[in-house]
Amino acid sequence: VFTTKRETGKTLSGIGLALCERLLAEDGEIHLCLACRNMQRAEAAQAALLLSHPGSDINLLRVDVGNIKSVIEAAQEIMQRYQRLDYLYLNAGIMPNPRINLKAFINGLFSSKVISMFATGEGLLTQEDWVTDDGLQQVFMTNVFGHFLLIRGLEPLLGQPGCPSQVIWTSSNNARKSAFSLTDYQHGHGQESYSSSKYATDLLSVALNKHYNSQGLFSSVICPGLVLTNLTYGILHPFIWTLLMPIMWLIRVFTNSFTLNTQNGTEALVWLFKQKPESLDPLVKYHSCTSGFGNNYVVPRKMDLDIETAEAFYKKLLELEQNTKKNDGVTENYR
Ligand SMILES: NC(=O)C1=CN([C@@H]2O[C@H](COP(=O)(O)OP(=O)(O)OC[C@H]3O[C@@H](n4cnc5c(N)ncnc54)[C@H](OP(=O)(O)O)[C@@H]3O)[C@@H](O)[C@H]2O)C=CC1
Ligand SMILES: CC(C)=CCC[C@@H](C)[C@H]1CC[C@H]2C3=C(CC[C@]12C)[C@@]1(C)CCC(=O)[C@@H](C)[C@@H]1CC3
Repeated sequence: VFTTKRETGKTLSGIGLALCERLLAEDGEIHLCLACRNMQRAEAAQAALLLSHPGSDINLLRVDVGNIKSVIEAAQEIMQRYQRLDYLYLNAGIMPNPRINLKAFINGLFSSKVISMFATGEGLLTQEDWVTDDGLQQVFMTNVFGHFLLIRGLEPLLGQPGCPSQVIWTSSNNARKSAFSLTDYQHGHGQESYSSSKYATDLLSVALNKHYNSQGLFSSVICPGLVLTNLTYGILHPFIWTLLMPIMWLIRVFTNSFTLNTQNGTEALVWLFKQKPESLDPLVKYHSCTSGFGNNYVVPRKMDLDIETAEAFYKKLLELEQNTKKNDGVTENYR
């Protein structure tokens, strides 16, 4: 979703749709642009938003962040439509074919790390990944590189004299240093592509701040907490989640990261909308939290990363971007 005086660039349901609802409630004057891969779903989201906020300015744009050509074309289209972007919410994300490691879950239940296990899902999930037509790992392309190419394509609209822009990534508690490796940054050789991609997001945000703050572009990462959406319905059937609800309300007393619904999950995204970007700490992730009584708040937590790794990763992305340009964005294997 993007906004000029507020807009963001991705989802149509889940956290993305709830975010749009809340942004429109915060500021009826914003110009929203929903950048989505499925126009039917996008139109449905637009209609729902117009129903609750009649007369608001909500535009649609087709983009598949899993496809290089589509991202480049979308960036060109945005350049034609807008003079500047105040907010770029990078929310699209996938976790394909997740599997729960039952043994790790049961062991975790009886360990001292049980609370952190529920908060982060660390070590509990594996995913399948595949290679796209562009020759890149799908999860990396969708969760990280597609967004990076979009930012690069939109550079002239992001951060103009006296008017800073915010790039806001939906990262995760599940981002894990040990799942990420600079030598396999696309995670072609492991089974934790989601964890790896979210760690990559955190690194990239840090590097973007280093390179772009001086020209008025500020990047932040948030974690929405555990939210029941299509993404988590891929892990367990919605009916099972409903059965687990009383247990999850109980767990919420011990870990504030079980936000559970999309309204709660967007707390940090909306909070960032209201902050002066210059006042934000680039090394912090902003977490949406919900207390046992159902109150929402935002907690900043330092990220487990170092600036040297962020810089090295950024260089690798620039090289990859160069390769995609050389090869006209398609069919070559760039890894
Ligand atoms: N739910 C959770 O517990 C958590 C979620 N997150 C993150 O929050 C973000 C939103 O996820 P959530 O709302 O939960 O899940 P959803 O599956 O509901 O939303 C994901 C959105 O991303 C869009 N998307 C996926 N692939 C592409 C693509 N190639 N091009 C364009 N759009 C795409 C989907 O579009 P379409 O509608 O067409 O499928 C969908 O709207 C993700 O980045 C996720 O990793 C982080 C932590 C926890
Ligand atoms: C809640 C109970 C009793 C059982 C569910 C067990 C797991 C399926 C569940 C526990 C912690 C969850 C979790 C996520 C997925 C589902 C769990 C592993 C995420 C990894 C989903 C995506 C994210 O980005 C993370 C923030 C979530 C962290 C917690």
